[in-house]
Amino acid sequence: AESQLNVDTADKNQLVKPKLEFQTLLQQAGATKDTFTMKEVMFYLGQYIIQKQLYDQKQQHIVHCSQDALGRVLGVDSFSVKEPRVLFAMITKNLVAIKS
Ligand SMILES: COc1nc(N(C)C)ncc1-n1nc2c(c1C(C)C)[C@H](c1ccc(C#N)cc1)N(c1cc(Cl)c[nH]c1=O)C2=O
Repeated sequence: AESQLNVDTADKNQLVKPKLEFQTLLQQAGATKDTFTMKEVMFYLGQYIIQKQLYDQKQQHIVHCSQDALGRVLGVDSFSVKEPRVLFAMITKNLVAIKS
């Protein structure tokens, strides 16, 4: 069964299924499947951010996403890549844990 609440980001083997809009975003970054490890989710999101140059030219740890689907999906206008807990909290809201 699928359960949203316990997406354990620390569990390397945990497979997650992105919700629809998030899945579309990962596909734009090159993803070709619909279940991922957290490491893969972060990789594709990272590619998305770099490809669309959503980072601040001056303070490159800041991502501006208010004018982008990423902002709608994460629910913020901008965030710092240096705040892992904040980042994972936003991302896991868009994922469903797959019970293996
Ligand atoms: C603006 O960011 C950067 N800008 C530059 N320039 C030269 C301009 N170089 C590297 C980064 N960069 N640093 C980190 C990451 C990146 C790229 C891949 C976005 C990744 C990362 C951050 C956020 C999401 C989301 N949504 C996904 C992956 N990341 C990670 C952060 C965490 Cl918490 C877990 N895993 C990660 O890879 C970092 O620390």
